[in-house]
Amino acid sequence: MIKLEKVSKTFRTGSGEVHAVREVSLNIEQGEIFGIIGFSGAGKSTLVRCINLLERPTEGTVTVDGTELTKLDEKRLREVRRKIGMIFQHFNLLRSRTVYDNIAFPLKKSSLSKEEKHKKILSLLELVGLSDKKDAYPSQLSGGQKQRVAIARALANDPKVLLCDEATSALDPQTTKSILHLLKQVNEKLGITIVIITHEMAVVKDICDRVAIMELGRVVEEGATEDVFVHPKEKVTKDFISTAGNVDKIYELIDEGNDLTKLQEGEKMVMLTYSANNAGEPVISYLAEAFDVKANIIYGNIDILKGKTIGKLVVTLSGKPENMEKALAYIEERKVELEVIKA
Ligand SMILES: Nc1ncnc2c1ncn2[C@@H]1O[C@H](COP(=O)(O)OP(=O)(O)OP(=O)(O)O)[C@@H](O)[C@H]1O
Repeated sequence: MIKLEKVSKTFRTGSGEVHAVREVSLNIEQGEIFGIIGFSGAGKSTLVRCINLLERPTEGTVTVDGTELTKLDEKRLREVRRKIGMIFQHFNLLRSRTVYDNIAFPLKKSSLSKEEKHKKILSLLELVGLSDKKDAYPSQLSGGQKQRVAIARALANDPKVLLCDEATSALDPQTTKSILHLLKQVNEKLGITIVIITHEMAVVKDICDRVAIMELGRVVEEGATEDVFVHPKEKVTKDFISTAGNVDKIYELIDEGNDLTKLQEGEKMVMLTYSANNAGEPVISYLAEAFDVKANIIYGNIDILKGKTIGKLVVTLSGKPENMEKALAYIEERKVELEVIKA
């Protein structure tokens, strides 16, 4: 649905060139929710604005739904852009217009009759749960409600793609959840392909099918959310994952010589990562039963990733050396990721 080939964007500023996006190639499939995550300044906003050519790439091609946008003149581009909705961190609503009129705004050039437009606006209001706010002004709405209006407005022209530029960054966690839930509904009910850019791992974990991680203008890692989460390759990806849980703190505690991390002779401290297909298996209790190896849980974290559980546990294992070996082999056999972090 969206194909970026070697897209680069360089800004020329008074103090020199800024390479905001460097040779990014991505294929985003029809109907998926694709996340682009990175720290501030990584180039996410610039990249997402290259998808609808709000920023024209310096190099590379952008193809959306079979049309190469980078080839089009401005007039044709404006037409095609109507099929690409966009929402922003600060909502960008027209302050002097009511909710109804904000949603009506992009329909100005539509070929629908007055009656059809009216029906369309009412159904969009219903979809985003704001039927009772149609005559309110943006200043009378909460942040979450404003973003709902922005979503309804972005959907007015029946787009095939919805681009979300830090759409939940100005919202509290509870409201973020409700907006993500609405985006998921939009994706499932209307079959719209969604691209979400964010610096929040929680957003990716909740709804993205696939994710790309950006650093210094480049995509450094990409894959199914679950794979990237369970087997991160790049440091920046690991940093993001550790912002989403507290398990990686164990390395700091070991460095500090914290009492929690002191081991007796023969003990091992291990980090276990359970992925969706084996999460919840009673691996730990089986160790005691089958191998007489005791597992003392130091701490852990369970994540829900698109409805599937991913668990991380830091445990110390104690038992006879030969039994320990068998226990470790058993853990690996169960496809639980195992890392001995101190022995
Ligand atoms: N119009 C512009 N002119 C000059 N430099 C720009 C422009 N827009 C972005 N940049 C620069 O490009 C780089 C990438 O910015 P971008 O906003 O795309 O990153 P980001 O990952 O979205 O970060 P944030 O989350 O902070 O917005 C930054 O160094 C930024 O200063």
